[in-house]
Amino acid sequence: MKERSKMVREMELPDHKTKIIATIGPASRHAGTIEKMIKAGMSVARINFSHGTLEEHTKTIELIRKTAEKLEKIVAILGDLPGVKMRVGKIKGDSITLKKGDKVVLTTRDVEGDETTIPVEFKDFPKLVSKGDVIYLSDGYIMLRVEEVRENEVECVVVNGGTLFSHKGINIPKANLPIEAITPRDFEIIEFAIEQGIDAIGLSFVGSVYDVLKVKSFLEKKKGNNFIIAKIERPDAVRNFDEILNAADGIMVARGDLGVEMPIEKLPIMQKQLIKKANLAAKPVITATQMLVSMTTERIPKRAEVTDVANAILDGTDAVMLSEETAIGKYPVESVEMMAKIAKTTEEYRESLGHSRLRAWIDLLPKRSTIKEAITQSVIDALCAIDIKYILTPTRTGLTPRLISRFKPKQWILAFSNNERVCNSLAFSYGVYPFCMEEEFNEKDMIMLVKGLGIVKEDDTVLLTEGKPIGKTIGTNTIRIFQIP
Ligand SMILES: Nc1ncnc2c1ncn2[C@@H]1O[C@H](COP(=O)(O)OP(=O)(O)O)[C@@H](O)[C@H]1O
Ligand SMILES: C=C(OP(=O)(O)O)C(=O)O
Ligand SMILES: [K+]
Ligand SMILES: [Mg+2]
Repeated sequence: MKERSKMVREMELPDHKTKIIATIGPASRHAGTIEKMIKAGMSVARINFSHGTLEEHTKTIELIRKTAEKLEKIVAILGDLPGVKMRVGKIKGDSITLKKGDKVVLTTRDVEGDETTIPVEFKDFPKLVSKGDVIYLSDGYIMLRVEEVRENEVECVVVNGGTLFSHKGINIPKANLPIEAITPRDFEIIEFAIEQGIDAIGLSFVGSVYDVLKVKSFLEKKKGNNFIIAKIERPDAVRNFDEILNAADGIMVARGDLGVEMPIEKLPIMQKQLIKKANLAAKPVITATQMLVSMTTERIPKRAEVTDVANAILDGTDAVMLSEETAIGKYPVESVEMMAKIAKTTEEYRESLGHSRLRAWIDLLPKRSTIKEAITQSVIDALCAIDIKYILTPTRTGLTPRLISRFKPKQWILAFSNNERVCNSLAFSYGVYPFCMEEEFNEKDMIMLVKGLGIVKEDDTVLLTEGKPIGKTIGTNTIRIFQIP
């Protein structure tokens, strides 16, 4: 990835600025498929550590890295931790059908599940429920009511039936889980993630800022500098959102679990509120789960799904995410292509639909409270005043391009960093195209690189914003507009 500046081949920027995250699983962990997904616009590959083995994941990571290198593309890897999510165990034949009125026993014994007995992968499970409680299986699609709690099993009656697959999630919305959000197994996986050079870690079921801080201090101890994405998927996290946002590097609106843990009708509003706050804080936000879920089995998505992707983009999401669509679905490549098409088309209309942020959001910024906010305002003023082709942002931490990205300008933000982890973390930010540079680079090197790649042309008007002098922790403090020589 380094030494890009030596390349002479021309390249084109993607035709969509919303970042696409796709989960890699059995349906997609093949070199050919990953290559097609990257070409179709995937900029982050997600590995869900709730499924599969570390051995499988090691191979997948190697495959992603090799393919990205071959295509000379920056593709970040997001490792999503299992967290405290309780799951059912293995089911005989991998699926059973539960019918309304059936009695089922959830057991902590290690058995193969069938229509009468379902194993639960959590020893203390019976302690978390009592008679009359509601238990949801499989993202809320199946509903059970507790009839009797015994020492290592819970007898239930099926209220809403459905098909249950092996290892699906269990939610007990009322349970204030007396267990740590980040489990010992999570910490083992974080160590694995550091060893494997995974760029970002998704923290599942964080409840408070302390969960994020615990991981941060663990990373510090283990000399890991991974980007931390806090997944908002339980009511506590919504309540403590401001603090969590402040401590994390990015946020995921994890609608799968959030839609079971909270009244589902609140999801759309919650999504808008969380996205707006993350945008204002200049931290990338991901909208996740069921975006094109019908594409798991069908080539054409539902109209409502296409509209959901478009609306998340208009809400200001930085990234949209695919889960089973690409992990176990029949059309992993087509799902990415579909998202890219929706993104391209929707982004073109942002301004005419009145969703442009340029003027509207200036008033939301803290009033010239810091140099970086004042510079951001000047950048926006310039973008409104004259025809600027590209925004150039040399960056050490990734903050400068993220400050501009939150306004979702129509120009690409070309970011240059000599830190590979910073480059990869920018794969999460809307409209930012990162370039990994050699150790030392100056303005001439950046311009030569993007000119050589055929991106900028002589006489193009560009805006450059950065923190100067380079190498000092000074923050974004300069803006310059000039024509490419
Ligand atoms: N690495 C994998 N191996 C097997 N199945 C996977 C893998 N990743 C995802 N899946 C499947 O895709 C489904 C949806 O993905 P995701 O939303 O990431 O998982 P979940 O909701 O179970 O945490 C999962 O329930 C699982 O059946
Ligand atoms: C993304 C989510 O988490 P996971 O798929 O790991 O359950 C979610 O709940 O929406
Ligand atoms: K997970
Ligand atoms: Mg979840």
